[in-house]
Amino acid sequence: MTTRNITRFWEWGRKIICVGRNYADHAKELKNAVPTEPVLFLKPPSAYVKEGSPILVPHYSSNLHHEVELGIVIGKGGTAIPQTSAMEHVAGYALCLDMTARDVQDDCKSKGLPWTLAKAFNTSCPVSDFISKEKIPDPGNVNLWLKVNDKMRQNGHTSQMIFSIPYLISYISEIISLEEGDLILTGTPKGVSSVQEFDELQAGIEDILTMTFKVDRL
Ligand SMILES: CC(=O)CC(=O)C(=O)O
Ligand SMILES: [Mg+2]
Repeated sequence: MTTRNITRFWEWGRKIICVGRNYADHAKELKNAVPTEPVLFLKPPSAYVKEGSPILVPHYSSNLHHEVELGIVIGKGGTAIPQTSAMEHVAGYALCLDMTARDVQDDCKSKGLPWTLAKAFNTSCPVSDFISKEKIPDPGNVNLWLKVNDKMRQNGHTSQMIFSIPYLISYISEIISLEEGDLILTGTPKGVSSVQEFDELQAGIEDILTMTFKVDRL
């Protein structure tokens, strides 16, 4: 029997649950209302991409945006998890990008259609290596940044999140049961911008880890 290792959670085929508009400054830069309840959407496991492989611009988009986000790796599943015990369900973290075809998303929004084409395409979820829980004692208090071709674009702090990590785990698990190996993307701070073929994206979290991805087109 093969045993799965949570430090390679992206190989497990589990779901990726994304929270949108969880930073007021980002909601405002896209002229969205600041939410009173979390905004949720999903990416399939085929969205994962690791360093060494490129982020691919979908052929139907001409405005691909980066969104740097803290990812929560679920270590113990559950349904309707109380906020008080939510952190017991966390195995660790990952630095993630929620790659977004902004032109397609704007079109979907104007037509009242779901965001699947804009958010769930192959390589739409670049992820770092697994970060153990011990390395981030307070996930609500870490700096995240992202550079495009060495130019700083996003430099935010998880203390700016509207909904806390325990609240998000509790809220999500009431609607969608969480399973070991699931990943929650917790939303992006301001500074999202367009990337082009051949661009290099570098992102980091505190002095814990950095990751680099190239952008390519099929
Ligand atoms: C407007 C968005 O794309 C929402 C989102 O993903 C976010 O992180 O905020
Ligand atoms: Mg996002």
